[in-house]
Amino acid sequence: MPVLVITGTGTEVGKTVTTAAVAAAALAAGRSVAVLKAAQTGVGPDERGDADEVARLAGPVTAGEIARFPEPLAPGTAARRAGMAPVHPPEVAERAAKLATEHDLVLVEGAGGLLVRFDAAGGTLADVAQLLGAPVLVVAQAGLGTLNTTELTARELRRRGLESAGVVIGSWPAEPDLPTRCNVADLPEVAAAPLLGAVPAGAGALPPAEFRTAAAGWLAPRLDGTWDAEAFRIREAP
Ligand SMILES: Nc1ncnc2c1ncn2[C@@H]1O[C@H](COP(=O)(O)OP(=O)(O)OP(=O)(O)O)[C@@H](O)[C@H]1O
Ligand SMILES: C[C@H](N)[C@H](N)CCCCCC(=O)O
Ligand SMILES: [Mg+2]
Repeated sequence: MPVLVITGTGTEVGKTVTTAAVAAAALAAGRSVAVLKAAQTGVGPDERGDADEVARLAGPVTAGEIARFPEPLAPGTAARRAGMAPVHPPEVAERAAKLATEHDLVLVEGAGGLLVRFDAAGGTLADVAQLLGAPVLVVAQAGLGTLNTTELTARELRRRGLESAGVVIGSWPAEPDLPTRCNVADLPEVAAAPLLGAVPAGAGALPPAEFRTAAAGWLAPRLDGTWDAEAFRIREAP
């Protein structure tokens, strides 16, 4: 099933911008793409959510979200406080599986990190990935502190028997400091998964046409500079 679940080492790490980069690279490679934000918090009914932001940056994708809650909190907390029905992992998985019958690639973005709760029962994005049997891409921060959160995330994926697709640095600074430079070697070690790319800081503010042209180059470039689509599992499962 061509579903890639996109999580992060936390919130505000660049998951949405990375999702947009993967979507843009897939579109440029001629694939049809759907983007599903499992639960959107912190935006009002008329505001742009993460899936809309991906469409703005990447181009013509099918953009959807299961539910949105006004307060900028974990989805389970935001749903409870709003008196609204929470999102449960099976409905995210069902929606993603349906989109997968109609698209070459489905990108499912969580909210915050892997274990952020969607509902009172403690359902998370990890449960969604398990229900789908889908690989999980981890978006990591660039600098000091990322080794711990990346390893914790990778260990939890392994503990659950989930496949890690790899790690992408969500916001690579123009002038990387010493820990940031060292992390390029250390992140794949602690994640026990490949480093698949780094999205430059400020990429989300690029004009969309520039973003789309550059995106593939930020992700798992091959030696010839083309995008390594295989690394992102842009293919049918056997
Ligand atoms: N590479 C980047 N270029 C430009 N802006 C970025 C980049 N990475 C992150 N940002 C900015 O940092 C903020 C958080 O990024 P983003 O929305 O991608 O976080 P997230 O990990 O998707 O968080 P959430 O848990 O809310 O979904 C946004 O305001 C975004 O514009
Ligand atoms: C509002 C924010 N931007 C995200 N959508 C939700 C992040 C929840 C993080 C919860 C936590 O890990 O403490
Ligand atoms: Mg996001």
